[in-house]
Amino acid sequence: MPIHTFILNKTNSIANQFLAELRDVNVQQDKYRFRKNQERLGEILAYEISKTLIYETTDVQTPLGSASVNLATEQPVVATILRAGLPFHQGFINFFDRADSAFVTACRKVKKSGAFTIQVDHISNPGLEGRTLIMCDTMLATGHSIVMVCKEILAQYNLKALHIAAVIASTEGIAHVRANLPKVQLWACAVDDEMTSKAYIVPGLGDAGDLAFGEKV
Ligand SMILES: O=P(O)(O)OC[C@H]1O[C@H](OP(=O)(O)OP(=O)(O)O)[C@H](O)[C@@H]1O
Ligand SMILES: O=c1cc[nH]c(=O)[nH]1
Repeated sequence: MPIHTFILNKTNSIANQFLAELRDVNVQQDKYRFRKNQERLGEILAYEISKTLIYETTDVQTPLGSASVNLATEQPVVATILRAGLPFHQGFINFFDRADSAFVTACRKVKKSGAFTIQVDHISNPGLEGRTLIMCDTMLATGHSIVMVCKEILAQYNLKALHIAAVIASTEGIAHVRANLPKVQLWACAVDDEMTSKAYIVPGLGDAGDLAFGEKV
């Protein structure tokens, strides 16, 4: 398929409500709803991405006869970066329910000046050679975390296809991904234009990891 950037909220749908609740400073205090809304958006993007897979026709026996159905020939591997991406990842594997998963531990190392570097500590993954990988993470802010992780993976494996999915992406983050990973397929629920000096997306939703799992010390 041609390289593209899919933005979910360009089309009005019930997903707008899930996004609005994630952003709403009052509603997002409900941790369960905050995680659940990310999960629901993960399910919706999984559905959209599933349209890009390869399908073949097979017969399914019903109690009354034989039905011809088109089924995907593969399940992608679904990866995320701990910890904020976990609820979004759950949505993907709810729909890709036979998929393998990969997990990455990475964090921002903030200097006194406020500048930060990304430290990728560990990538725990199944074999990825020749497979389709969906890297999903709630926030694509500068894009540095996801680009660094994808480059490490691409140095080791020839993937069939690489998808990056985010709940909220910044315009700058998308540009960084495009500049460094030209063949990637990008999927976001919404795109925001601004970032703070500490690289938080504006208006964004705040700190996704803290809202889902509690304030990090
Ligand atoms: O695009 P970038 O500028 O690299 O930032 C994106 C990263 O920030 C968020 O994690 P966060 O740093 O909040 O950590 P946490 O998941 O441990 O809370 C998010 O889940 C990404 O991993
Ligand atoms: O806006 C942002 C950027 C990075 N991490 C977050 O949790 N939020």
